[in-house]
Amino acid sequence: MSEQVVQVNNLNVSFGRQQVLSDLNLNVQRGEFLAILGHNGVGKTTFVRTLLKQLKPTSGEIILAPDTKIGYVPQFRNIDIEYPLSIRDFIALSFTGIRLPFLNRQEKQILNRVIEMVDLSDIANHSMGKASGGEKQRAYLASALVKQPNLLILDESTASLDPDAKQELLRVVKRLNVQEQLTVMFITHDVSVMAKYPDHYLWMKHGGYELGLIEDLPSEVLNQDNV
Ligand SMILES: Nc1ncnc2c1ncn2[C@@H]1O[C@H](COP(=O)(O)OP(=O)(O)OP(=O)(O)O)[C@@H](O)[C@H]1O
Repeated sequence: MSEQVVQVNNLNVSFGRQQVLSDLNLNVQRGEFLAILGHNGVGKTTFVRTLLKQLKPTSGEIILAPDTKIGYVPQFRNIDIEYPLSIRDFIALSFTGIRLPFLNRQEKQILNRVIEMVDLSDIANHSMGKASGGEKQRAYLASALVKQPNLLILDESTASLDPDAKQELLRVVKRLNVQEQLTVMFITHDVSVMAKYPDHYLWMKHGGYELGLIEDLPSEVLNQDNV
């Protein structure tokens, strides 16, 4: 039987007089891959921030399954070429925050596993600063996996990557979704690049939204990248 991970009931979020989300209803099942699409400024980030409990709804609610552990991959931030850490040490920081940790055996195992899960094992000792955009983004993804989440939220994670790196990232995310049964919510403007990966879409529009199976994604949305 399918199991609900996220249940959104009549969600309304306003900033002062500006209503950004109105009456949003959504159910996300365990193991689902949902694409969240929509023009700039329509409220995608507001929705995710509400989900992360950084914002309070004006009314309505978001209910998460009790065992939910969220892994959040923020928008791509470049790292200076002089950045001194290796990819492995950069990911290891997620255990502690700012200091390089002394990892115990179990933590080392987790570290090796998340590095493998994002296909970075071969270059884990290379410099993070000199890694390509796609490799860096997969390192961010690995950082989000360190805490072993069961719900992965990616915010524009393919933006500013070249087409091959976008596909590579999406292949990795899809594999996590299928093999690890990770539920995925992926905010994106790259509609055509990613259209073959998710199961469902949430198409956010000013004053409303549409939900559906990805194969039923309206062609007006599919043919329009950078929606
Ligand atoms: N903290 C805030 N205070 C006031 N207004 C805000 C705040 N955060 C967002 N907004 C407004 O809410 C609206 C939706 O913003 P949001 O960032 O959620 O859109 P988005 O769909 O994520 O856009 P983008 O694709 O550009 O990231 C915008 O008009 C924005 O100016």
